[in-house]
Amino acid sequence: MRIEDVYVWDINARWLGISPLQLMENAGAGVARTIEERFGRNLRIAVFSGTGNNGGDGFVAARHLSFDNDVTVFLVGDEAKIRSEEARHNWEILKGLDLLKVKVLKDSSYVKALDLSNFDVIVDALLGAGTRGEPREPVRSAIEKINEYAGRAKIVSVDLPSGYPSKVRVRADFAVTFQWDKEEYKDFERVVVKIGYPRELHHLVGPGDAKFALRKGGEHKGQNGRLLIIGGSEDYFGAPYLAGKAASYLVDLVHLAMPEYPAMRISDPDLILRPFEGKNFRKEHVDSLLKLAQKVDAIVIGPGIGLNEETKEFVRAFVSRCERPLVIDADGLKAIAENPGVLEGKTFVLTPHAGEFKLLFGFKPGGDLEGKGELVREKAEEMGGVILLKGPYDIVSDGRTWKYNKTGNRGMTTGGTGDVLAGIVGALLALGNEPLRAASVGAFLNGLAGDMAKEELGENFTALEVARRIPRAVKWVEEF
Ligand SMILES: NC(=O)C1=CN([C@@H]2O[C@H](COP(=O)(O)OP(=O)(O)OC[C@H]3O[C@@H](n4cnc5c(N)ncnc54)[C@H](O)[C@@H]3O)[C@@H](O)[C@H]2O)[C@H](O)CC1
Ligand SMILES: [K+]
Repeated sequence: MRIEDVYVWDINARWLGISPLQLMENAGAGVARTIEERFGRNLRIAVFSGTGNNGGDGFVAARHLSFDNDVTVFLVGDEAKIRSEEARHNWEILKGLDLLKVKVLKDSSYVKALDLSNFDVIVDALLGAGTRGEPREPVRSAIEKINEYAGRAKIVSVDLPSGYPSKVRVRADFAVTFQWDKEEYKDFERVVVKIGYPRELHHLVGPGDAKFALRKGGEHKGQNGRLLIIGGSEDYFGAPYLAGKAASYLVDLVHLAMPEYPAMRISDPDLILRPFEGKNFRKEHVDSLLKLAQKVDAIVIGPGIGLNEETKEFVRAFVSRCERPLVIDADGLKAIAENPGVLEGKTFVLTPHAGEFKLLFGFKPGGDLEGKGELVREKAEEMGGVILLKGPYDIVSDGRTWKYNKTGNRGMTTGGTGDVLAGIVGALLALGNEPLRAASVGAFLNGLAGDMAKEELGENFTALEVARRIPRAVKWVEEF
């Protein structure tokens, strides 16, 4: 578990209705419980809190501990700087209690004057996961003050020793950290307490994942993505168009490569049309498409591409030589099912519905949610890529873990929503997301846009109306 994942989980928990106040209560209660389990009761306890949520956990722990112990809380810093609603709420509770002592240490001179020799236990809730850089005053002096008593009093840190990873840090006997043992936290003893996340959070895709996937810059490539969509045939032009339209809301450039016969039917200034001679894709087109592929960050292949023998050969030849991350959808999947070996060593997302899954693997996926999740995981591991199984709950796996998405509604059984999904997943890949995140967040956004369509229009909407609501779905995620 990484700190980044904690951020995602907290947002997804909030989406499930688990408030930050509940998490803080459980965190603080867990600290208090651990202390009493180790050291007993009737203790003299000093709690040092900072102005962030780590300090808020300290306020809660102080209240729980006060029932059977003599507790003094030292707020280190300016009361007005207690930032979050939850920390402030718990601070106000403490201020209203008469049998618990509260002292505000506004600057380092107050801290330096402290005598802590009467305390059996010191709780360090100065700085937690929100620490930026070396500890600054007055927190720094408080860390040094606490360390003067190392060996004399028991020192228990909330989440991590304040100051960590800097050298100026609390010399704690141990830290009580929350829900998971974080990989980043090294060289101090940790006791993990659970704070109330349900099992779902291991697997559920939510706005936390989506916020990460839509972040501009940072870990991403910097540019806002270029995508190539390869699809269309004498029979279909709408499918690749829908994929392209959907993607055009998310990335800077969408190249739409189609045989010229269906391409004639499309005019849309949001897309760069790349017509190829004839009615269907054939092997002769592979070289020029591979050249085009070099100009983009990701590729979607398959929507409306048809099932001509020569087209299926084209799909396999292109995929086997393509070096960009790929989304393979619809008829593209059928071509691949005949020779999955072409995926060897590729980075890809397959987006089958139950029927296409059967074509690929010989059986229809069944069982309960966990059973299906495990099944998709096994198949993804065998294939060496990501599988997104579409259904009332979409299931996504990269062969290691599996995720599920529950946005979306019955109205989305209308033709073309799968093409919209393929376009969104391709766009998220082009933005630099790893395939598991691109696929799972793609399913989430597609379903969310569909839910927005349903809210406005009822259940009789079309795929284009889902695509048109992608900007609103993105805005909702950003504002959540
Ligand atoms: N899901 C969870 O794991 C939960 C964790 N909780 C606790 O929340 C903290 C993280 O809280 P946050 O408010 O983000 O940050 P901090 O309290 O660590 O610090 C922010 C605070 O400190 C100031 N600050 C930052 N760096 C420095 C510095 N170098 N020197 C001095 N001051 C600094 C900053 O200005 C802020 O005011 C996590 O550790 C858990 O303890 C939740 O309670 C439950 C959910
Ligand atoms: K701490």
